Amino acid sequence: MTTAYETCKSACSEEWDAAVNHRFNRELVSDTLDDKVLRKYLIQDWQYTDGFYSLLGQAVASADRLESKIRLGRQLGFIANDEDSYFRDRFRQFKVTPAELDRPTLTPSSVGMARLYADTVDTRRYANILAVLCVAESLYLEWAQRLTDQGRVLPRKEQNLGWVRVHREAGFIEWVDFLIDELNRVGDPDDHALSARFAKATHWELEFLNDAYR
Ligand SMILES: Cc1ncc(C[n+]2csc(CCO)c2C)c(N)n1
Repeated sequence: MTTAYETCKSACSEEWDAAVNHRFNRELVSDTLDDKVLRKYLIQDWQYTDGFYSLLGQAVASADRLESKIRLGRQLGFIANDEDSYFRDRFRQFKVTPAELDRPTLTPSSVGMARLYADTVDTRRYANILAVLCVAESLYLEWAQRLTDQGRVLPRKEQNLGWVRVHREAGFIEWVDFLIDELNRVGDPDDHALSARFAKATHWELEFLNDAYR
């Protein structure tokens, strides 16, 4: 049987592949990414992280069973530690001022993504939340695995290597597996609104990468 995750992904495969193989990811892995582009990306990504925490919090609230809530809650604690230190280190390295971090002008994709996340939280529906979480996380695992040839070709610069590490360590792989299993457990492969939400999240992911160069 075709799973909800497979149905969702094949419905938006063009934009999905464009995001995975995006110039930003390729340049990051080959250490040719302009730090100015990474700096701009991370300032916007910090704003994005705000909505991501809300989405994950709503996932805890909406999940249909305790063991899922515990796994989701563990991830909240994890990103508040590990992810946070990557961002703090970069903001120090790139001399990002508190004023730049506090309410920067949002790019169109940041606005689009924030609206999608807020709307998804408002549905209070676990399957909807999982569709959006799956895009955010499995798309990142996919580029980090594919573009590094499963970790055989890694960048050297700490700012690039650190970002790859976050997205292909063992804990992250297990987390993405969990999200996909959950989506397949509670999501209906014939739910067109679900695959439309998944496609919208993929669209904004692609635009998010494009906006770092604009
Ligand atoms: C636009 C955008 N999409 C996905 C990710 C991957 N990701 C989503 S949430 C999270 C943990 C909290 O930062 C990570 C690593 C990202 N960083 N930025």
